[in-house]
Amino acid sequence: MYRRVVRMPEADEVSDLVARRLLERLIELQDVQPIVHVCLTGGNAANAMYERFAELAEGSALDAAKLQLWWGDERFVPATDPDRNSLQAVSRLARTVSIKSADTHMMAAKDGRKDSHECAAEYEAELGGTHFDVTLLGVGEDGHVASIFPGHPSFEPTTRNVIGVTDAPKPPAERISLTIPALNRSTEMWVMATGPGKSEAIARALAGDERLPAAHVHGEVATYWYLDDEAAAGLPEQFRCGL
Ligand SMILES: O=C(O)[C@H](O)[C@@H](O)[C@H](O)[C@H](O)COP(=O)(O)O
Repeated sequence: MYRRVVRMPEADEVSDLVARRLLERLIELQDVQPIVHVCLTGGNAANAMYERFAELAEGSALDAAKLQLWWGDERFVPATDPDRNSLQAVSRLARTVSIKSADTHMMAAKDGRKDSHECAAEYEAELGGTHFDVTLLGVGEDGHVASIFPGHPSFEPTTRNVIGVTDAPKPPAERISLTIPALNRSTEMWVMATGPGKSEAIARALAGDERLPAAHVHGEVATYWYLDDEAAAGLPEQFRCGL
C-alpha cells in the first residue's frame, strides 16, 4: 500500500497544494467514471483547503454533476448552527462549485426528535456500501480523525460503519462519525495537518502507534499525508520528504 508524506513550509501552501491536487484528481476521475464519491471532513485545515479549492475550481473543467459529497463526521448540533462541518464546507465550496443538494449527503442535525445514535443508523443506511474515491481527513492534537478519539468509546472495535459519539473530548460533545473501517473504504486517503500542535500526533501516527486513530487510516491504493513543516517537525529524517 502506497504511502507518501508531502511536506510544505507553510500551512497556506498545504491548503493550496491539496486543493490543486484534489481538483486535478477529481477531473481525472470524472473523465473515466460517471460518479465520483468524495468524503469530506471538518476543521480549520479542511476549511482552508475548501476555500482555495473554490478559487481554483472557478472556470475549471470540474463537472460538479458527477460529484457525490459525503462527510466522515459531523457535529451533532442544530441544522443552522455554524459549527456544522457540512455547512462550513458547502458554504465555501458552493461559492464557485455548483453543488446540487441532491448530491450532498449531509449527516442529520440535532432536532430534538432523534439522538445521534439514531441519526448515525440513518446515515449508515444511506451510505450502504458506498466506496469513496477520495477521503479527506484532518488530525487532532490527540491523534483523532473524524470523530474517532483515542481512549474513547468511539475508537472501540465495532462492526458498524457509522456511530453516534457522545462525550467527545473536542467540542461539541455529541457527534456522528464514520468508523475507521468505513473511512478506509476509500481508494485514496488524504490526511492534512498543519501547525506545531500536531507534530507529536503526526510523529506517533506515522510511526504506527496504534493507540491513535490517525495510525489506522489508509487508502486501499494510496495514502497521502499533507503536512506543513511545523506538523512534520517530529518526523524522523526519512519521512521528511518534500513534494
Ligand atoms: O469535526 C471536526 O472537528 C473534524 O472532523 C475533526 O476531525 C478535525 O478534522 C480535526 O480535529 C482537525 O481539525 P483542525 O484542522 O481544525 O485542527
